[in-house]
Amino acid sequence: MNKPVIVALDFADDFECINFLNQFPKDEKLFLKIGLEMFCQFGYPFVRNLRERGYNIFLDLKLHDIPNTVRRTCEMIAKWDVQMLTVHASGGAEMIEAAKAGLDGSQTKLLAVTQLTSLGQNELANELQVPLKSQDYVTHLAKLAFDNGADGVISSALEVPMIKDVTSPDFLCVAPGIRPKSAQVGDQKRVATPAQAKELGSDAIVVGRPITQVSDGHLAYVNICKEWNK
Ligand SMILES: O=C(O)c1cc(=O)[nH]c(=O)n1[C@@H]1O[C@H](COP(=O)(O)O)[C@@H](O)[C@H]1O
Repeated sequence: MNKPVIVALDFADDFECINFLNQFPKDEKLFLKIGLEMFCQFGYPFVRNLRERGYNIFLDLKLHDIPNTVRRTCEMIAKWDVQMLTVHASGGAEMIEAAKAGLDGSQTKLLAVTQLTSLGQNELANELQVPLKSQDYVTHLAKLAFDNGADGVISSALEVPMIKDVTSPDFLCVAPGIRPKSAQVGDQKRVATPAQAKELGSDAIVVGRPITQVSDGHLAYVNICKEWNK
């Protein structure tokens, strides 16, 4: 996998989404993330439509359920020819293994979400009552995902070197919570710029609002790619 800038398509309707995509040249090979907001509205036909237009698809469903349910869901998604799928690492060893088994025979990479980038140390300790330092919690979940067959994890770029240390240099580290210097942080807590994410060894970055909620989304994308590919 070369190192993509993945665009998070968190739009309220498909018209807005297609208008956004039409800003890009036809031959631009975008990697698009379809998350819960759009999947709940438009389901698999939307995924299939974008796949048929030649886009790479990261299906971000963040599955988190008992192993049997996750395996059966993944068996279905395995037929969809998407490039990436997420589960929550906190679903546990057996659930991660079941997800991987469900995807068997497909090209879909299984990524496990560690600690959401919208949660900082304070939320971890006080709301979730996890008695660990955030970076230790993230590396613990990353190791759990690695040991149980995931192809990689989702974490903040800030944790990538520690994750690669406890897993393998080839274990994929995909980083959301990316904010160019001028962008608003919003609800994200553990953020990095595209340049920092690159320097820290991320294999891909996920960017939503700094590209989708600005007047010239294509220009924002091009600038982020420049910073990322420098
Ligand atoms: O799994 C994800 O993609 C994800 C995990 C995480 O820890 N944090 C996170 O922000 N994301 C997703 O990455 C995208 C970030 O969007 P922006 O904050 O708008 O750039 C959203 O679609 C989130 O659902």
